[in-house]
Amino acid sequence: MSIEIRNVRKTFGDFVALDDVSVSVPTGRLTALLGPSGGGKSTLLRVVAGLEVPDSGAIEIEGRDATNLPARRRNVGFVFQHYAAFKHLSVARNVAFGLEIRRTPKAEIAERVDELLRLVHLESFAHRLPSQLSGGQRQRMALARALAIRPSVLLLDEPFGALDAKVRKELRDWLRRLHDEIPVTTVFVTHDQEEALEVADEIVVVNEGRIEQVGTPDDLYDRPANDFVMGFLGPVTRLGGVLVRPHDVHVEVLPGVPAPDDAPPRRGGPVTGVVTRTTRVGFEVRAEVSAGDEVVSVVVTRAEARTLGLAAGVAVRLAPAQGAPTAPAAEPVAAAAPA
Ligand SMILES: Nc1ncnc2c1ncn2[C@@H]1O[C@H](COP(=O)(O)OP(=O)(O)OP(=O)(O)O)[C@@H](O)[C@H]1O
Repeated sequence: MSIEIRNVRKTFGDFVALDDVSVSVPTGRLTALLGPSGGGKSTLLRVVAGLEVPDSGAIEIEGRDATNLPARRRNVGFVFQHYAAFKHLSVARNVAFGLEIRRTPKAEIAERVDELLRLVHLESFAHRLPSQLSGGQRQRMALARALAIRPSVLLLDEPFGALDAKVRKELRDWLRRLHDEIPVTTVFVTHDQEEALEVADEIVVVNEGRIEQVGTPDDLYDRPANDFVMGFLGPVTRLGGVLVRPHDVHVEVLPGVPAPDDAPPRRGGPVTGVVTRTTRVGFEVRAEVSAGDEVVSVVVTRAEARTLGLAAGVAVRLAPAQGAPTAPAAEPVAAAAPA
């Protein structure tokens, strides 16, 4: 393992930002720290970088205890959301900076800077000033600068957070390809589940100062550890007291409106109800179904909706599709609660 975080606790006054956090980051992989704002992702990254001192616990980088090492001796590259470039230095000099202060020979610096600028596709921008770059180009320069010192780990704190959606998406694809080319152990912070699912080899879900789950994107999506992880990775709906994804609901159309059922619904369904509304969004049809005291959201394809004859007023029986992930909903269905 490249980074071992052991029992790290970090408080700011009375506030517990990290509560006994332990996690291992594998070598050569792209790991995402994913979670809601304020959950502790940046604090965890800063503790690894040595920019924040934990109250207790230990950090090991590449088998070496780094807990008491200053940031500059940890051999980490760091990129922030708002990258602070040296405004009066050219792009090439910004990239060279870390090597210059390490007194690397001039010829070696020139060669390395050329190589890095090629890697981040900025070779024709070497002599510009940072202010003459777009936001996306500036973040690529920041990455080149962080990589210049050949760090053993690269730490990225919402590196594309300040960019518009289109550039963000381009840079995310680019980061994935860059990492395939030079597989430096990389940890990046994001609150965007799509970004994490798309880019990361491994995802660490951080919430309220604790780790909720660690796994591959498939692990998290197919086997969420709890309702928080399930809900954070995409839309969920309640069905018979459990959470299920709206597109994982199996819909059966009933011939008539069923008589009200006095028996408590079985946990996890099936439930019967009536479609109250359908909305077409692109190739999907979303339906709302009123089923007892639950309103269940269902998503089907247009073709399925047509075949089923799904429309307002139609009676349906709903259940989670076979094998679909579910998680217990926060509070039990009133009717199914134990007496
Ligand atoms: N220097 C500090 N002093 C006091 N509180 C802090 C400090 N740094 C962080 N915090 C608090 O610690 C909590 C975790 O912050 P952190 O930045 O790690 O969260 P995050 O998950 O990265 O969220 P975001 O995506 O919004 O940056 C927040 O409630 C924040 O206000």
